[in-house]
Amino acid sequence: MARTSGSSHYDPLVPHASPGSLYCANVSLTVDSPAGPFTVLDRVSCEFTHPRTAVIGLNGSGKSTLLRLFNALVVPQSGVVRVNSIDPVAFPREARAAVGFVFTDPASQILMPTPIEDIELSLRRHVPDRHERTEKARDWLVRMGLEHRAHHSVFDLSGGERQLVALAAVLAAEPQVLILDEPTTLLDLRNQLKLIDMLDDLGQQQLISTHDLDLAATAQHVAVVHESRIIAQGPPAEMIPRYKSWCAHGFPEWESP
Ligand SMILES: Nc1ncnc2c1ncn2[C@@H]1O[C@H](COP(=O)(O)OP(=O)(O)OP(=O)(O)O)[C@@H](O)[C@H]1O
Repeated sequence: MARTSGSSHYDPLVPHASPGSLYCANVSLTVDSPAGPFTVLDRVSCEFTHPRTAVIGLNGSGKSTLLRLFNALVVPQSGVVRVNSIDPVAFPREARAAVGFVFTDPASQILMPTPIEDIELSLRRHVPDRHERTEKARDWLVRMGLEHRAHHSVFDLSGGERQLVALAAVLAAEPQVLILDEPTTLLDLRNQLKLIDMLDDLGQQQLISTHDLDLAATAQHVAVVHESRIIAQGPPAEMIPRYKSWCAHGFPEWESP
């Protein structure tokens, strides 16, 4: 597993934020809502170091918000966050360069009119030569099985095709860490299996929020989020049956420390 640890933002005051991990300590976030203040993250601590970690939990439990901490899309009111030793609050640009973030809704991240142009845009930082960029973008579309869509309007693509284009554009930028928010939502079974094969071939550490327990089972580590907290984490063989049982029979009561 290739992980970059050469960040200049290593913080000796956070001794547990080991290089090459997604770390947070005592992170809380409360937002205003029409019903009054709502706590989205409540004293969350984690250190994800496995090649692939899956985050599972009910709708609205706080999974996406947890993922968004790591590329500075969400700034907590308290606590410490580190991604490969980078502090995303102090260094959001560096964090975003290190983290490839794939959103649930591909429309949020496809910026160009056609798939090939969108992937070329992602390649700009690494591949200065224009022709080489086009060739590499085409290679990504071939990997995704979308070469026949290269020059179509992204608006003519299906939801699943757009999701694959968004994923290709993120991977083309060669991020150190890959974070995917419900990446299989729009995909048919064949593309779900292809996505897992593709993720298996990547060198980056991966953090994936999902309701797809088959995808979660492919992770080495699973964290269960419930009512704004991580309530359990461990190997999928333990966490997934426990989560299914909680869904069927009720979640444990939280005891406030
Ligand atoms: N900025 C915000 N303002 C108001 N409410 C918010 C904000 N951010 C998140 N929330 C609320 O916090 C809760 C957790 O949201 P989040 O998107 O993290 O959940 P999730 O576990 O990813 O849900 P799902 O599985 O449905 O995608 C939701 O009830 C959401 O409406």
